[in-house]
Formats: sequence, C-alpha cells, structure tokens
Amino acid sequence: MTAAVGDSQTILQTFLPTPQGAAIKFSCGSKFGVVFSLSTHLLTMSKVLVSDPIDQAGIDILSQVAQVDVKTGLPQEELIRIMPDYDALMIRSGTQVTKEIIEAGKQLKIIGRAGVGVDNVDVPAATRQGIVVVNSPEGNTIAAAEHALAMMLSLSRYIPDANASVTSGNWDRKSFMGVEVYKKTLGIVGLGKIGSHVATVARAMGMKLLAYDPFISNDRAEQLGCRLVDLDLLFREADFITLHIPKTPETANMINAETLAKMKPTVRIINCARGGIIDEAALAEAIASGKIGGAALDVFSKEPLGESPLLHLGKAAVLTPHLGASTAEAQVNVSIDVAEQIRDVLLGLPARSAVNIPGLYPDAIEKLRPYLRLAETLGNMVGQLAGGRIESLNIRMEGDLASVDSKPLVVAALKGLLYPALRERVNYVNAGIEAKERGIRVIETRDAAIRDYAGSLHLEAKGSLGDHSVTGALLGNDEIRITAVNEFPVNVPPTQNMLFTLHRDMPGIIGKIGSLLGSFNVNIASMQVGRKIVRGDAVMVLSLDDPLPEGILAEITKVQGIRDAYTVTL
Ligand SMILES: NC(=O)C1=CN([C@@H]2O[C@H](COP(=O)(O)OP(=O)(O)OC[C@H]3O[C@@H](n4cnc5c(N)ncnc54)[C@H](O)[C@@H]3O)[C@@H](O)[C@H]2O)C=CC1
Ligand SMILES: O=C(O)CCC(=O)C(=O)O
Repeated sequence: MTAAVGDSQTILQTFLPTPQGAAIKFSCGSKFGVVFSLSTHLLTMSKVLVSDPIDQAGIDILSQVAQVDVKTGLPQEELIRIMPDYDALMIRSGTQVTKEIIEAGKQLKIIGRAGVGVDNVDVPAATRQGIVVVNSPEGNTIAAAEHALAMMLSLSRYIPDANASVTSGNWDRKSFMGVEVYKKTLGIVGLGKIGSHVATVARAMGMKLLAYDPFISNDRAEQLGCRLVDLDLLFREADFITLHIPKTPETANMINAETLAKMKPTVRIINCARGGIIDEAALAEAIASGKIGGAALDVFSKEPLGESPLLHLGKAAVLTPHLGASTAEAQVNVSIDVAEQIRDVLLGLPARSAVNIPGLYPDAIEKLRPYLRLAETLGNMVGQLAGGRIESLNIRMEGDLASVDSKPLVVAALKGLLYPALRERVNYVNAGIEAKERGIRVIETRDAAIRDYAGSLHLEAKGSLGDHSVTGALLGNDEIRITAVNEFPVNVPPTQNMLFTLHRDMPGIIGKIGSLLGSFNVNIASMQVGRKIVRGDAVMVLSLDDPLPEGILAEITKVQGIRDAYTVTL
C-alpha cells in the first residue's frame, strides 16, 4: 500500500522501493518533514541503522526524517537479528553486508555506503531484493589521492621508520637514504577520479606519467599529461606503480609473482585502492628477496591485517590501516552525501548515486519522469492484456524518444509489466533482473520517423496466451494518452478500471455491452471504438467507474461479434 500527502504521491508510487508499509511526508517546519512507515495499521517512524563510525553531519540529516540508531562493531549474527527493524542501513567499509543480512532486512529499502567501494556489500543480493545501494563516488577522492601521494613520498624517504628511529632516541642519518620522485616514471593503473588527481599532482612534482586504463580515452589521458600504455609496458618501465582501480574478477591478483618478475628491481608499489589486487605473499617475497624496491599499502586482502609476511619487511614497506578516506573533510563529505540519499529514498525520491539502478541518474530522471510514468503504465496494461506467461517484450521508442537513453524507459516498462505478478516487490532496482529470471526477452527498437506525437512508446508483449500491443504518448501537460491498442487507433486516458474488447464492428454491439454492464450495476465513464475499416475488426475501450464483478468477462465474450474481452486495473 502506498499513501502520500500532497504532491509526493506520484513520486512515492514511482520510486519507493519495496514499500511493505507506506511513506507519508509531513510538513513540520524542517526542510523535509518526517517520514513514517504505515505498516499493519501502526504509524511508525522510519528507522536507520548506522553500523560503522560515520560523521555526525550525516546523522543530523537523517535524524530530521527518521529514528537513527548508531550501533557500531556488531557481530554478523546480531546484525542479522536486528535487521528486520530497519528501513535503511548506513555503513563505511567496516560492515560486511552479506546476503544473510540483506535477506534479514525485510523492510530494508536502501543501503548507503559512505565511500566509493561497494565491495563490502553483496550488491546482487540487494538488487534481487529491490534494495537500492548508494555510495559517495566523489566525497573522498581528494583524501584517497593525497594518501596515495603521501604513501609514495613516505616510502621513497622512509619517513615512518625514520620517525620511529628518532622517537626511540636515535639520530641515525645513514640508514634512511631515500630517492627522489622528480623525473621518475609513475605508472598509474586506473585513471578514474582518484588516479586523475594523483596524475595532476605527480605531474606538478615533475614525474613522467604512464597510465593503464582500458576505459579511458587517449584525449583524457593526454589532458592529464599521461601516456596510455598497455599494462605490460607500464610494469616494465615504471619506477613507482600506483593502483586506483576497483577490485573485480579482472583486477584480482593483477600484481602477482609473474607480473612482479617483469618490474624494475627498484620499483615501489602503492596500493590505496583495494586489497586482493595484489597477491600479498608474492609481494612480500619479492620485497624480501630484493626483486623489487618496496611497497606502501593501505588496503589488504583481509582487514584487519593480522599476522602477515608484510609485517616483517622493515623500511621497505609502509602500511596503514585503510586510512585513504580518513580526513575530516572526506568524512563530512561522504557522510552528508550518503545521508542525503538515504533521506531522499525514504521520502520516495530518487537517489543520485545508486549503483544498482540502471541509467536512472537524476538528470535523466528529471527529463524523463513523465515518460517513465508512460512506460510503466503501458507495461502494466500490455502485461494484463497479454495475461499468462510473457515470452518477450518489444519496446519501440518513437519520434523524439528514439534519441533518448532508453535504459530508464525499459526498466520502467518492465516494472509495469511485472507489477501485476509481483506487486510492490518489483521496483526500478530489480525489474531488469526479475524479467531476466522469468526468461522475458526484451527487444528495443527505435523509429524516429513515427511522428503522430512528439514522442510515443509502443509496447508489444508476446505471451503464452497471445500477442498484444499498446501505444501511448503524452499530451502537452504530461497527461498520458493511449493512442493504439493492438494497432487499432484510439485516444483515451488510462483509468483505474478498464475493459477492452476485440470485436467485429457491427450495429448494436456497443448497446449490448452497455446493457450487459448495466445489468451488473457497472457504470461506464467513457467509451471509444478504434477501427481501421468500417465493419471490419475493431477494439472497444471502456473506462468503468467500478471494477468488473467476477464472471462478467465470460458473459461479454458470449455477445455475438465479440472475439475477446480483457480487463485492465491500474
Ligand atoms: N583506501 C581508501 O580508503 C579508498 C579507496 N578507494 C578505492 O579506490 C579505487 C578507485 O576509486 P575511484 O578513482 O573513485 O574510482 P573510479 O571509478 O573513478 O576509477 C576507477 C578507474 O579504474 C578503471 N578500471 C576499471 N577496471 C580496470 C582494469 N581492469 N584495468 C585498469 N583500469 C580499470 C576504470 O576505467 C576507472 O577509470 C576504488 O577501488 C575505490 O574503492 C576509494 C576511496 C578511498
Ligand atoms: O570508509 C572508509 O574509510 C574506506 C573508504 C574506501 O575504501 C572507499 O571509499 O572505497
């Protein structure tokens, strides 16, 4: 059930994921008011669990709209136990959000990661359950880049060991002869946000820059003063190598015994990205045996690190406990960024940095919002017309829509298509995956030449009970119009209770349907017939004030000339 006050109604119906309850927006003087969940007839405030240390700035934002419980360092079993109470979970890198925790989150609508990497969240499990996962893609970029640079300089000048030596009462100037970074070659693996900032600063320090990133253009690399090369060449030529990539199946163990063997014996490796990108045993062995110069590591395969050969490498290794994002500024940034998104989702608004909603970025949403409603309505209608098992959904973007990013429209159409089967369990997060799991083939086509309306959408569902199509467009003020049903032209707004008939266009048929509905006390609000030729096949679309009583469809199909009849409830 979804209930809303004032203008938030549409937004809530459209965007609130898995609303086991309903969200109500109240105005109470603060910017957003308070969010309540209405479940089993009880009005309760939304609850957010913060399970890692998060800057107070974010907690203050969340407290305006929800009850916030800060409970850090909880064991998995305890998290699983308390998860059913919460609508949102906010974390840093400490909490491992496993499938079990997600499945326990029966009310959970959003997981907010106050940082970049979401590798501590089982995103596929969250997606499957329709839970939005958001992160803060830029809040700690500078902090992480500066940490990598600090690590590079610390390692090249042995600062941690020199400091330990002085604080132990020594004055040893011979043991800490370092190297300069000026005119040395820095190999940057991953030229995204953090890698780019590292490049900018390293260039200013007079370093020569090589970069490997298969998803970055030569132009962008050139702008940053980097030469894009293949990984092999980067490994062979770099004096320093710094990693700024996510951990993925492709990047796991990217630095291993074999790749280490290609590197200069003086090379120093910096990893402030993710543990597991380096084979730690192979790295420790390469440093201990003098095959490479050293390493500075902020991230590890297992955190906390515990016993490891990396602990016994003296000044050739600089280790920090995942501090890349640990600056006052970054923690405020990520906390606010993620708290705002959690607040928005609890209020039924879209999240700006959802990692598991395909193509639904704020700009796209704003531009497409009326068309998303259109796609969802048409999906819902065509699904109900087709009935049975849907084998494929063909979505044709027509007119102006032929040139827009179709992903959000496809997701919206699938959400509508699956709504009759899954009700509130389907949302923008899981519509794609739910369709795929049901074996529904999605075919997208475009036709800019169809110009009956500025932009229209045509959906055709092929299913076990037959094929049906609906076309729709928007009138000037964003009003939805159904403009064709099974290729028969009509012009009707969608309404809550609709009846469609496929029939032969012949005298008296409309009257018969009217009388029949009247005999069941069903009031007709409007009626329209679409036909291509006089006395040929036709479609009748009726808007009804009341839902059709049980059994009446069968009666309608007995009327002479009626081939089929369908109800659609929106
Ligand atoms: N130590 C810490 O506390 C922090 C660590 N990080 C980590 O730093 C890493 C980079 O973060 P951002 O720069 O914000 O991400 P980003 O997404 O802006 O950049 C990542 C880059 O890696 C590239 N890439 C992906 N797969 C690749 C592959 N197989 N080979 C080469 N390049 C590949 C992408 O094209 C992209 O340009 C992430 O793993 C993130 O989790 C981020 C913040 C703090
Ligand atoms: O939350 C943290 O301190 C870690 C940050 C991080 O690793 C990330 O943002 O990817």
